[in-house]
Amino acid sequence: METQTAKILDGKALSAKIQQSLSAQIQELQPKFGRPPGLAVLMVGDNPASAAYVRGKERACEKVGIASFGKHFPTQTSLAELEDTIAALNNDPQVDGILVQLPLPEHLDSVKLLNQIAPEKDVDGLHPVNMGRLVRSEEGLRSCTPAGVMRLLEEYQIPVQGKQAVVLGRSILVGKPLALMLLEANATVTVAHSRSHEIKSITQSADILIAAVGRNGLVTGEMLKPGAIVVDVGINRVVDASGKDRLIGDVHFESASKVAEYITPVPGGIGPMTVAMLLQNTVKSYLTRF
Ligand SMILES: Nc1nc(=O)c2c([nH]1)NC[C@@H]1CN(c3ccc(C(=O)N[C@@H](CCC(=O)O)C(=O)O)cc3)C=[N+]21
Repeated sequence: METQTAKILDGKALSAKIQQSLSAQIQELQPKFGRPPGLAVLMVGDNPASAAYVRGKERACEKVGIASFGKHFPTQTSLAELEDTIAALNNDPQVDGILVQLPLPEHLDSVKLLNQIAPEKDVDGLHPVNMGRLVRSEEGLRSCTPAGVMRLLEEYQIPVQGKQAVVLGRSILVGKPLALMLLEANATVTVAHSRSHEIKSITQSADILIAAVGRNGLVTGEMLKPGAIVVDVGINRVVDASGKDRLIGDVHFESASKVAEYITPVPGGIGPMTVAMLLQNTVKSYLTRF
């Protein structure tokens, strides 16, 4: 039997292209504005995965000419101290974006902390004001991972209007905002999750399937409609047979790529798009300040 292979939605390449264009824009604006865009990244504790993401974000900032103000706090830091830090950053004229790396240590209430960020500096788009703007289709800062998914679909001119889009997962960070963005783009949206019945019949109805549950290899080829567009948001760290750390998505790539028309790889898919959207949000916020 002939086996088809899906085309790749190359998030890494698109992220590089977006970063290049941001870099050019910053070079042009910085002399006029008298300072570069600034991003503050707050990290609490020493989760190695978080530390790696934060380093990635800081490297990307440096590459495009965004000043990054990394603040690293010990695990035991109090909510009050972090609130004071955020208040100072809210008032700091050098800072256009503030990001609190998640997850936080258990004793800290992430909702309370995220609510302290000034909505116009909330480059993660997680503040209730920005979430509310998304619900109302108003202009605002959009959360980075779902925005990255939409931008990648756009780049490859994947039609969304009128299509059946299925989002697996309902997190605040990805599933919920992504469902709203797809709705805004006129898709017919279904959100399925851990309590959903008949998941397979739901996924088989999807013209566009987005997996954002955090379970490696959950979505296999037999769960897909032939010719589907498959977007894998999962980032699951596993240790392979040789003891090496590896990233695996929520989609079983090998079987899925025999059925799908387009598929995102992990790594090299939505991860780099998330970083690109973070930088883009920071520049967007910078532009509104002058
Ligand atoms: N407030 C907050 N905002 C976030 O946006 C946020 C967060 N907290 N906590 C954790 C998750 C995870 N996340 C990723 C970003 C980039 C890659 C990325 O660039 N991944 C590369 C590979 C990187 C590697 O090899 O480790 C790729 O998929 O190709 C992955 C994951 C942002 N998150």
